[in-house]
Amino acid sequence: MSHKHHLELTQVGMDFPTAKGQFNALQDVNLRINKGEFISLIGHSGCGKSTVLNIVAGLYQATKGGVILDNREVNEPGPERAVVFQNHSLLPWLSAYKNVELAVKQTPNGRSKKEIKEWVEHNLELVHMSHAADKLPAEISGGMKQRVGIARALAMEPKVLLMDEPFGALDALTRAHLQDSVMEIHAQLGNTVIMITHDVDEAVLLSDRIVMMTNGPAATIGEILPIELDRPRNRIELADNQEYNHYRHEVLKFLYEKQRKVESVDEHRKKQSKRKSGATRSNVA
Ligand SMILES: Nc1ncnc2c1ncn2[C@@H]1O[C@H](COP(=O)(O)OP(=O)(O)OP(=O)(O)O)[C@@H](O)[C@H]1O
Repeated sequence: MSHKHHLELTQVGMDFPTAKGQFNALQDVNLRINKGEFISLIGHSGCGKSTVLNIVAGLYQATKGGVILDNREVNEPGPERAVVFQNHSLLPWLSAYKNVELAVKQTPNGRSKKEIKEWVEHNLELVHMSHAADKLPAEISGGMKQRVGIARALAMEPKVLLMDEPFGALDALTRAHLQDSVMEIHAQLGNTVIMITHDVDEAVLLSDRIVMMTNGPAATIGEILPIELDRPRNRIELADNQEYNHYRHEVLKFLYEKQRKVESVDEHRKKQSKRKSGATRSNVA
């Protein structure tokens, strides 16, 4: 038994059954994450980021290898791994307060009624949502709903917070505010976080390490970039910071130079097959 790593993905592989046979989405994904680390997963669309996250969440079972959290194998969802999706999944008939309260009540915690109330209020405060605690999801903005979703996940006191493009659907300003809140909360609570993002700046600003994935099929980890910028991080100050821009450049290089080649081969194939089917169609016509 080793206590060295908090969260370990070992030789994770994933095959999906499809109409055309097995589709090998992931192959040999190896990652060791320390407690309190903030990890971003970045890669082109369809490379397998959500699949990795779903396997860690226990929503998918890897077809090869596996995940170990604090020396226990992950093979089903559990309250120690909370997930925040892009499209906030609040229950529409419950207020912001009640949505968070429900999650707290579903998590074994031995709190009294009074303690539950205080805990729910505390978590709404963390995401600056106390003022709208009694509002229904339909009465608040997308960014506010996302805040409640994060409060709900945090209130479960997960060891690991899993976020699948949590700010993807938000406008730039709301997104910046929420990123700042998440950084503050992470500094305060020290949870382990795995976040999927398509946004290079977001990845550099928030992460301790950026895990860059190769294109699928058989996607895997291409490179891991440690981000050694001091915390707290300030987006305005970092805009002129050389180190920050270097990291940004490294990620862009990976995505648009190193991984582009594979894409253009794919694109080439697609074009070829389109041309062929086009020719067939015109022949038929
Ligand atoms: N249930 C499934 N059945 C068959 N194929 C699947 C299934 N889920 C995902 N895939 C395939 O596995 C690959 C990885 O999908 P995944 O959703 O993990 O990618 P992603 O990197 O999260 O994409 P995006 O950035 O667009 O959200 C894709 O080719 C996808 O079509």
